[in-house]
Amino acid sequence: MNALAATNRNFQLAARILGLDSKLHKSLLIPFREIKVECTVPRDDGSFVSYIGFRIQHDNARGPMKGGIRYHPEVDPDEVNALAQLMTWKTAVANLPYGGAKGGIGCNPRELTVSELERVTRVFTQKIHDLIGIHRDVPAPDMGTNSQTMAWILDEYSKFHGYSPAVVTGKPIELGGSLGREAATGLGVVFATEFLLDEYGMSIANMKFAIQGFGNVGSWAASFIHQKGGKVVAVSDITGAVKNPNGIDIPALLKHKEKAYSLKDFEGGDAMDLNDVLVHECDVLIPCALGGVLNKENAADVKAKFIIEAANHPTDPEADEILSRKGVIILPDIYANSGGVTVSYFEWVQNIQGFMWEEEKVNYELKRYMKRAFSDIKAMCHTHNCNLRMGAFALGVNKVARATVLRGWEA
Ligand SMILES: NC(=O)C1=CN([C@@H]2O[C@H](COP(=O)(O)OP(=O)(O)OC[C@H]3O[C@@H](n4cnc5c(N)ncnc54)[C@H](O)[C@@H]3O)[C@@H](O)[C@H]2O)C=CC1
Ligand SMILES: O=C(O)CCC(=O)C(=O)O
Repeated sequence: MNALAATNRNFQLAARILGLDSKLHKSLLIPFREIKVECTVPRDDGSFVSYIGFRIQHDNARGPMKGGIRYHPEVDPDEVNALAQLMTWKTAVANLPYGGAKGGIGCNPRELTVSELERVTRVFTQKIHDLIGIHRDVPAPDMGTNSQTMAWILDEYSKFHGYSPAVVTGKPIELGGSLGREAATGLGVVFATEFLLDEYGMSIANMKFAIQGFGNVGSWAASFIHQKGGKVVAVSDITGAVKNPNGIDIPALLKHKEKAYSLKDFEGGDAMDLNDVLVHECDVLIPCALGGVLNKENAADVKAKFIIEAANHPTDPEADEILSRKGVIILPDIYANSGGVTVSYFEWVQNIQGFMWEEEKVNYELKRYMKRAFSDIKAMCHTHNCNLRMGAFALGVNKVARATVLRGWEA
């Protein structure tokens, strides 16, 4: 199922649980603004290339819109729309004073040089600079982008509006980035996993994990799991996958990736097929790459008892039903990966205050926010007798609906 249809479906189920009236329901679904721009840039060899860039601003009832910018060949408007909507519910679940947005450029960053990536980013920023802003819409990294991308956006935006570090988060520390932001999504995933396992009298130590994706989120999640005594028995990235029933040496894998820029040819385990990671024998599966990877083709073969959705919308609704019939417990994306946007919020607050927090404070506050959101979701599940995904959606949608009504925006 397409990402937008899947996200709309989850929203509609939550709206029904909450008994939202149909006008409010419709107004919450329609994005505030959809931006589509052409980014034409010279390549290093002098030829020109054009990409389409999107920024979908979904909702701003609870505050400035917030969400990452993705560089990936499969970026399309429906997917960005779905991701923007997910940001609206995610910021509400985490109780951050933000709405939701997401952006993307349909390019393959692996095929572009650093100077080409810089030019694409600067042209994209020139085209959207008057529609983003500290109290309007604050971008951050997502797949295929990083702190350097944010530094270019900050610099280009500042040419038009004066030096404005709070216009993006996930920046380099030297430009006002927050300590702890780079690791935050992975650390948040691990806090969320601990809270969930604790409900079942279990802990990370000695449990077996399979992780799809070894970029920002996957590599930090794997490192924290390893530190806490969990066994990562399978891991993949776009270049390859590796398995080891005794647990992969994650620090060694990180060193290998630093040199080889990929997981391929790592000697601390056996190579395996990329997609087999999702159905590998393990207790906990953590997808940390693309959306829609768990679908009706592979859901029945999943061996994990728990799925922690570190990626955005990794499970499509058909897989959700199959997995739920198998008794698999799914911790949904809009909660499980909210550590990133939570520390982005801390970064924005620090920039506005002109004051820098210690990393210890960042991580302490992150854990506190994640704990509170987990309790709020469980309370929703209890009230509405629903699963964790519906508990999280109902929590997020309800907060945004309340803000919409209070602001007098009901149609
Ligand atoms: N970076 C952040 O702070 C946040 C990211 N997310 C979500 O987490 C997911 C990953 O994001 P990042 O780690 O930032 O991206 P990234 O670009 O740093 O890493 C993505 C990883 O996925 C791998 N990958 C891509 N296709 C694959 C495939 N078919 N099989 C196996 N591996 C594959 C890549 O090789 C890479 O290792 C995305 O869904 C993103 O939306 C969610 C919240 C915050
Ligand atoms: O850090 C942020 O502002 C947004 C992160 C993001 O794009 C996400 O949570 O999916």
